[in-house]
Amino acid sequence: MASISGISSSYYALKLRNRNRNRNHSPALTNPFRNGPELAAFPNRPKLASDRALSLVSVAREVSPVTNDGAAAASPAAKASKKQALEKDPGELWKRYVEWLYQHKEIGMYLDVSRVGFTEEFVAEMEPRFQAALKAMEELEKGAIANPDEGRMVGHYWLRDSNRAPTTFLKSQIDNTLDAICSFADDVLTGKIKPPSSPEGRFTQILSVGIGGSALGPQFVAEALAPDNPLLKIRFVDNTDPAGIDHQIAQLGPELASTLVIVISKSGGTPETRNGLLEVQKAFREAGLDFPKQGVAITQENSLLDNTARIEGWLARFPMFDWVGGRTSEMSAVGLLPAALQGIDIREMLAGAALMDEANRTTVLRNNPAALLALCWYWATDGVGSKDMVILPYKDSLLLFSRYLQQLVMESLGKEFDLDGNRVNQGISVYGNKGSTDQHAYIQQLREGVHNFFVTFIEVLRDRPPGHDWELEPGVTCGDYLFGMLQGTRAALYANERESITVTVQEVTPRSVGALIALYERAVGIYASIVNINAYHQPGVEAGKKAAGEVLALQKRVLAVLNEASCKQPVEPLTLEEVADRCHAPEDIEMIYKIIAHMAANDRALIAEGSCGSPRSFKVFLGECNVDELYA
Ligand SMILES: O=P(O)(O)OC[C@H]1O[C@H](O)[C@H](O)[C@@H](O)[C@@H]1O
Repeated sequence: MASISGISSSYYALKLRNRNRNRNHSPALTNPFRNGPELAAFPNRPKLASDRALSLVSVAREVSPVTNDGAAAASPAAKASKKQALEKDPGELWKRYVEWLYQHKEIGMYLDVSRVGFTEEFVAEMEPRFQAALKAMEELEKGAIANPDEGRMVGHYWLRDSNRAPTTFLKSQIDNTLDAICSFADDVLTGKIKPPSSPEGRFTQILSVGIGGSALGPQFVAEALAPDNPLLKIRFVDNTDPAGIDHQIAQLGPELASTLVIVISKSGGTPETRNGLLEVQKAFREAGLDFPKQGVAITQENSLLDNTARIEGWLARFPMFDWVGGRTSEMSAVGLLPAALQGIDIREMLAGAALMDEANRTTVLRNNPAALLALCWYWATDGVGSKDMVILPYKDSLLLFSRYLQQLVMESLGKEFDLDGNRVNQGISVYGNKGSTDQHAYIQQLREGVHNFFVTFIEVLRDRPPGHDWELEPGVTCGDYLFGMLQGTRAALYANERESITVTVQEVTPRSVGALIALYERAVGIYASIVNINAYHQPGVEAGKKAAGEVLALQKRVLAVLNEASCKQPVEPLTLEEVADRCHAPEDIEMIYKIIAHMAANDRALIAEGSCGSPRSFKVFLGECNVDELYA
């Protein structure tokens, strides 16, 4: 049973005080910003929710019949079910808060689901499905083929507790990789491994090349946990945008000579990552640097990237395992190596994740934080993604959490078919940046506009390291404002029947960040099980990749046609229709137009007549005739 024992008494004392003040409508609390400049500037601003504390409303829904078909349980019949408004007085709300509050003492984390309006009846009806999902999770952890389409095990939970790996071979792979990461990072940090031609005599920068799951975790963790002035500062190339890559390389400047380049790709064949690597290698060549002496690969054994790194003799290679998905790879070499190189305590990250995993193994729903999250998601979105998940960490260092969760949640849950082949078009959209910044951007719509979301506040109790705090006005610190903004927004949203979850951590530490990641990984797995979908594949991603390949193939044909016409004497500029006909692709004329417009914008095609703005009239040719290509 969730309890509040052990929670800092001052934290609760403060909350109680606030509640009582709200009850009395004390001006001191009906607007905590009364001394701030903003109130003076905007005397007519809407009152905070605390003004309405006596009439907080929660909407209770009738639960739809439980079926074996996950998505069917949230069918239109369920959505159309009668909604009943329950008046709640602050006392009742407090009771609900205390009754449902989850606490993990060792991690220093609390989960408050009291502002999500699920009823006891709903919980009781969902119970069998949760039990089935938790059982499925148990099987998954034992090594079941939990990703049936790809015939794969799903083993990211073993990464933080290798004793749970289903074979001793897998256990030793995990342990050996972790040891190798720690010792490599130590050697780099102590200068034992150094770049061949840097004046500093040690690595000073990391350039991480990777995309999707091979970038988002490392980016989130770097932003959350890297020290202010790490020995090695990390940058990312996470796209095939040439200007973006140039920008990173330009910022490195002469420090390219002391840059450790980590190329991360599970498959080892992702085009954007390959392009990033080729661009970085070109920069190394131009600077007269020996890339392999500064290159590290993290990829599956025998992938294209692995073979390239092996043949070229790169500085190091670390394995990615078949049974770890990209979006759940933060605790593999993908996340751990960059983190360790920045001086982040990766064993603490793993410990936090392991503690959270352990907590999530209980079959008592209200004591299982991941199940509680999944329950709230199901309630808030009717089990069909009818509402978006807005993630609002009130802490700058957690800015990238929503971006990280966007992939974890949307790539896992956004599926066309369920496990029985029914078309379900599942998913939950995720967005958010940070509070209170977002309060000055889109919270207006959340409070008053279209009601298509639920919020998750991420609260961090420790404002800044001890010894640095000061009162910027009597009795009030900068962090008190951040706290007030969070609490005010939570209350204001609830007063307008907008549901919210609050995840509270004591501090942003490797342990709490590891636990946060583990919490959401498990919640996604449980939720997927409940709505009967495969969380561990991503068939939809292939369509876009295939279409991109077709565009590039068409571009090659366009180039060949233009080249042939440009090699004629005199040069024969072609209309769009002529190019399309000669490519034998008249149906692709729009795409051919776009290809030519893109080439023209990059000086790779010349417009002889007209302009790209009037596609029907322009004529195009290539600036140069490539005879070799013509006769190739
Ligand atoms: O790590 P990689 O194999 O390069 O894959 C990078 C990304 O590629 C695809 O877009 C997948 O949908 C992602 O899940 C993956 O994280």
